[in-house]
Amino acid sequence: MTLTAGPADITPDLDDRRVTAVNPLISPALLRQEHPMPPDVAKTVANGRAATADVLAGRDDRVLVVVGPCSVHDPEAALDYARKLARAAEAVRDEVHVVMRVYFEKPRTTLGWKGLINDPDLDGSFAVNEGLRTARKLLLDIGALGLPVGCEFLDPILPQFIADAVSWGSIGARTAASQVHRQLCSALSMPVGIKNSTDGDVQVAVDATRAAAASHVFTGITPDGVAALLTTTGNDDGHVILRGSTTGPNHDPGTVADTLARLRKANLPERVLVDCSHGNSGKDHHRQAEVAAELADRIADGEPGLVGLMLESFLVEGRQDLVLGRADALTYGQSITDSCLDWPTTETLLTTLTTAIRTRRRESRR
Ligand SMILES: O=C[C@H](O)[C@H](O)COP(=O)(O)O
Ligand SMILES: C=C(OP(=O)(O)O)C(=O)O
Repeated sequence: MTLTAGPADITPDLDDRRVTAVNPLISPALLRQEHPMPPDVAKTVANGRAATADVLAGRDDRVLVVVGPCSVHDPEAALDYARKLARAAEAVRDEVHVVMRVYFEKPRTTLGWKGLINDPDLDGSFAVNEGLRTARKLLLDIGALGLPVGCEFLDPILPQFIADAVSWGSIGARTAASQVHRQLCSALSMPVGIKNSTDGDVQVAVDATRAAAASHVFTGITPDGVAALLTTTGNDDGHVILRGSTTGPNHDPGTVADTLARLRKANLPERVLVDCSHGNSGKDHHRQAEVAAELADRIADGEPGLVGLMLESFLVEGRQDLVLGRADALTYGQSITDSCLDWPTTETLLTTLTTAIRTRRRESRR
């Protein structure tokens, strides 16, 4: 496509010079009509949000664990995983508040598959309306198991389609500095964790948490999909997630203490979640388990402000490469983005965390 203006006597065509197709998007209201929120799932979502906020605020002395696949590419495998996790969550419920990581949007460093909503058929056909339907149905199916879910919010239009089914949200390392995402956070109905940047800047997450706690006026969409001006209250359940960086981990006690000091200075609640994956594991799932075990020890010792952790886990350990259009060649239950812990290791880590909380309770009574 040429971008030159053309001959001087012809009025240049200025609009949409780089847009090659415009297709209809279903509205959030239509999707919610097709997949309405059942009352029992609404209770799971609301209880999940309240329990998450309570753990973050220290009103509930359990540990928050956000655990699940790096990304959902196969709803059947995700539901299979959810059934196992729901049983495990019930078994550890007195010590661990489990939220299933159900990530549909993947922020890429450069290029790559952008998640189930963007390309549900894993073939570059970008059937977004189908992706939204599949995503919402899966969230409701998981909610029906009594399991609260967590999602990363990347596209600022998409929360209207699914956010009512979500108990915990995240803003990723690549968007923590974005005003658009901070404003979005200020509107979200659930607690939201915000990550340090990929180069390790923690202050950006502290600044984002502060910005998200404030009221904003910004553009969004209504349930009918019409552009609107939204006025928000601000999200006071925001928190920082330490995820390590391209140069190494940042889950050490020194960085946690430094982050708490930054939060104190910003007049924000002193609490952090640690992501055991990404820069904290060097994307090695074996290392993830080591980080989680180390954190369990520190939680047992009563380290202040350490309210929870994130794990990337699926049915089968590791990861595999997706060849677009060859979803049939994929191993069932294995990640196509970052490498994940397998289910048995995940279950063991949840048990380790129950022991940590029991120890902390015992020690605090002495
Ligand atoms: O969590 C997933 C990835 O770390 C994130 O989406 C970036 O992935 P990429 O660097 O492979 O693009
Ligand atoms: C993209 C993710 O993490 P981060 O933003 O920390 O890279 C993720 O958790 O899927």
